[in-house]
Amino acid sequence: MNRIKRLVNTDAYPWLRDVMKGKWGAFWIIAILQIIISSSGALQAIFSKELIDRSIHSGFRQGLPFLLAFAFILVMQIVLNAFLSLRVVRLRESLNNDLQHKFMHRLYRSEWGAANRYHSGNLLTHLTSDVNSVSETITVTAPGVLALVVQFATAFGTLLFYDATLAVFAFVLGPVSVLASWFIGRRLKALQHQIQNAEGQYRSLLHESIQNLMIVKTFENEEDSLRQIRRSQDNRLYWIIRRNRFNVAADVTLGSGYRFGFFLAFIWGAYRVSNGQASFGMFTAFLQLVGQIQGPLEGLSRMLPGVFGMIASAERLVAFHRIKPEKRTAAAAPEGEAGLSIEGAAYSYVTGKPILRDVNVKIRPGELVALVGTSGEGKTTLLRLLLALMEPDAGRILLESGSGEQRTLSADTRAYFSYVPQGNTLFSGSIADNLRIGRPDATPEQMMDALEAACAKGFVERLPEGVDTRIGEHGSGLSEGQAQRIAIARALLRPAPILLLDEATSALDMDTEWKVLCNIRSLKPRRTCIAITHRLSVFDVCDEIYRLSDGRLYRQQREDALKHAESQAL
Ligand SMILES: Nc1ncnc2c1ncn2[C@@H]1O[C@H](COP(=O)(O)OP(=O)(O)OP(=O)(O)O)[C@@H](O)[C@H]1O
Repeated sequence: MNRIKRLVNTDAYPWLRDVMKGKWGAFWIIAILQIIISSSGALQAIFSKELIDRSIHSGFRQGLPFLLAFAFILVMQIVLNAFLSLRVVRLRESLNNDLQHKFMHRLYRSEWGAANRYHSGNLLTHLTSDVNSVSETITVTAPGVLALVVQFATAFGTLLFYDATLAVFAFVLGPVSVLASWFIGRRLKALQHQIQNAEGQYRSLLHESIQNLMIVKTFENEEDSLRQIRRSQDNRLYWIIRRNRFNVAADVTLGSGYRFGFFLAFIWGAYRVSNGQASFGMFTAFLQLVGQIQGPLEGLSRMLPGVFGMIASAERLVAFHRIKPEKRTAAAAPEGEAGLSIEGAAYSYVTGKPILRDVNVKIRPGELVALVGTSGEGKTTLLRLLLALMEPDAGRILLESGSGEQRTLSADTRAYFSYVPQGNTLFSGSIADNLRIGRPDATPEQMMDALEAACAKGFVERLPEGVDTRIGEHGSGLSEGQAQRIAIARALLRPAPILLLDEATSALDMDTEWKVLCNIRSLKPRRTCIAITHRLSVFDVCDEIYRLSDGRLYRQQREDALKHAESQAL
């Protein structure tokens, strides 16, 4: 009983109702078309009976109207089926788009830390397999179930009218099989969860292997990687085969029941014809009607497992949609310069293992600050707090406008920041497309100014199509240093008063790095800039140097910072 309750009380239903908002009209058109098509079978049986019986007893002419009616139904079925498939594809694809859009919207609006825990392969499985399973079931299976119920009722009613014993014969196996398939479906739902998990792991592995193709090749890791892929495939195959075996066993059991029922009905009908209790027309109508009673029952018991598979997929999507959303209010467009005040900020990714313990600092508007520290001390973590990708566990971080007004950091204050992360973060597309991520309405002049400030104008102009030159995934087609300068130009284009650079000049030669930093210093209006760096050359340009050590920030004199950096280098 509890198990059935668990099946019925799933969170998937309210979520599905929400998904279907505004789509019920399209759903009911499909359901009504399906219902008309499938219940027209009972009329076909009646017309064929009349056609045969009247032709035998009174000549073919007498049966002609029924022949025409029979033909009309056939034509109607063809036309409605064509219309149905147009409607089904339209609703299914629009549901797919909506679900995927909703998913991406949630991904973008969720707390970064929580969403980041999902592997990209798993997210892709949610976006493809799970979404497809839900939209396919809603557009094909659910109206199909309704149509089968109506088909069953009309066929059963008609058969009851003609021959009550036969109707009971045809019906008797039905409820047993539907009940059996309910339990089969429950088991299938568990298997479906396993398959989707295995699918997620497999996609993650493929995704990562393709992303790191160069590493696999240069470390001659191909054989190992292929073995890993094979293991993951085997795991997926194992669950698919288990589900399939279960499906086949269920099909055989249920199918034999139906065929046996049909066989009994056939014998009964033949017996009635032989002793004159039924006409030939009646016999053909019997066989059609029995098929139309058992067909829906068989169809229902085959469809129910699919419905349970869909519920498993919907539950996975619901779980994703439960990720905590970011708090947002109306974002205010940044005006003028801005500084920062960090007061006792602490953060740990894992409880009890603090990365930042007690960070205190005041950064004045327009200051250029170097942030140094041993690798893994938490410098990037501090930038993530500034970008409100994560909230501090303790303390507070305030944004201070030039006029002294303070705002606590949140997703809304992200508008005040521009960021150049570590690594190559360019998108495939043209250089201009990448620059416009910083400012969608950027004019060609603004783009050129930003490229110039990032010391990228020269090489971009030498490219065959200038800013319209297309680059591949992760900036392929550009050198690391060139990609870094495009990423800096993208950040400079963004009209934000605070610039965060996370080792953004690490691939540049000293001269170019120096020029880029001087250009940033002389920007009008002034930008506040925090530059994480391991490079000594940055120290000469910046106003302050802070060292992050043991979860705390310490102000350093340039000489001490240089001495420290040199001793580390030795
Ligand atoms: N998403 C995460 N989940 C759990 N731990 C993390 C996560 N990101 C970083 N860490 C841990 O937090 C610590 C600080 O990482 P962070 O990237 O902030 O260091 P960093 O000072 O910027 O290092 P580097 O100079 O090497 O870039 C590291 O020990 C790292 O293992």
